Amino acid sequence: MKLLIKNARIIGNHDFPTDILIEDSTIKKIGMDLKVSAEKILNAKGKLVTPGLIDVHVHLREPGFEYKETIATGTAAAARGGFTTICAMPNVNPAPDSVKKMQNIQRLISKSAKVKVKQYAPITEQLTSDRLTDQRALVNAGAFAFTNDGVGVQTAATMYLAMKEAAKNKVSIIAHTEDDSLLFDGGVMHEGKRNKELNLSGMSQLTESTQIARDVLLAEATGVHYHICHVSAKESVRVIRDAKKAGINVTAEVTPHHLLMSEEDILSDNSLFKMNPPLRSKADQEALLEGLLDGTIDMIATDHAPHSDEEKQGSMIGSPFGIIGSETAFPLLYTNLVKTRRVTLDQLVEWLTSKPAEIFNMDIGRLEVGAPADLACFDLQNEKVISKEMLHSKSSNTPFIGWKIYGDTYFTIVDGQVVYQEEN
Ligand SMILES: NC(=O)N[C@@H](CC(=O)O)C(=O)O
Ligand SMILES: [Zn+2]
Repeated sequence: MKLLIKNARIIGNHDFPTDILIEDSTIKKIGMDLKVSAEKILNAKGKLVTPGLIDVHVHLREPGFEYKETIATGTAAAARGGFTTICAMPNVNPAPDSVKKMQNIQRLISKSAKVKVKQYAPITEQLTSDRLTDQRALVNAGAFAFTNDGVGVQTAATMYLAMKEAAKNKVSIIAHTEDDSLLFDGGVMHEGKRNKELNLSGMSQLTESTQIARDVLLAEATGVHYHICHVSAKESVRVIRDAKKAGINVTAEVTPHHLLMSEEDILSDNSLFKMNPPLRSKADQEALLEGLLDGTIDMIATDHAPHSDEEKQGSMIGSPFGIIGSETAFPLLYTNLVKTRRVTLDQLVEWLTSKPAEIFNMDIGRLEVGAPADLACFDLQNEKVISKEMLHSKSSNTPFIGWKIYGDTYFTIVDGQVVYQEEN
């Protein structure tokens, strides 16, 4: 099966329309005006074609919470957003903390995933205990890396022993950093200016930054690759910057919402603005972009966290943390960071493709002859407005509804197969 993409704009060659020939699941030729026949032709005139996007932080909710999202709907949302490889968090029910449970998830993925899915396993049994999972056995059963995302590892000794074991097994530890002992009164949003005005309980940045400080020292002592989820505070950025300077093997991600919003965007007590970590101050928001630009933060990940309408209506009090992000990440970032000239298009694409691929040793994320035919195509010219109706996720919990965007997805290809195409 041959598929030919005509007249695309590609990174590194913005000015000359480029053709891409895909044969079976591989990129076979890249060049101007390729004279080849193909069973299927996609016209990408005036549109940007990139390597398929990679998202190392997604919640698919299956098994256990299928009313929020399933592997089928979550991967359809990923495809809708131009993502061809996503890494699924283990905070499902049951969490894949044994070989049997991991094999079950792998079976569900191979049955219904529309894009490539890598599955994380928990660091500790049930995500909250201090009993380490059997890393070697879980890796053999398909675990991609280890994380308790959703909760922080509270005990230093537990994290230390998990890192030591991970270093031995040559796998990464991915951390949601949050020290619960510093959450004095629960907390539904950033402890700063806005939570006081809205009379809502705050979550101090210390919960995140102090645990990062602990963990980078543990990472140094064990030599593990330690990756930090959804960095949100300027103090965290500083600690990571210093750790990198000291030669520690630490990497970090930031979400689109932490890059594009701050507590000042929260005008009322609205659960669509409730996520963990919370939107912090304007100064934090600026520090995150600075961190990305100077290489302290390595990549962008969405933290796609679907919850039902019933759960996410009304007040932040009592509603779950999290917002969806797969389908809006690229256009929001393109519109608000690239079009405003704060970052270049090449940088944005790197943070969503080659950077995560390189850091997690995935042989994807490049548009080259011989590479897997995982591609995304974006329409940078036409404006749209984000609406509930355009989303393929089962949930629609996002505070970005109503935002104007450029750069919506035109098509997405995984292993040479079209998995999403905009309807005309
Ligand atoms: N980010 C969130 O606010 N929620 C995530 C958990 C997580 O990523 O920490 C979820 O699972 O809903
Ligand atoms: Zn998290």
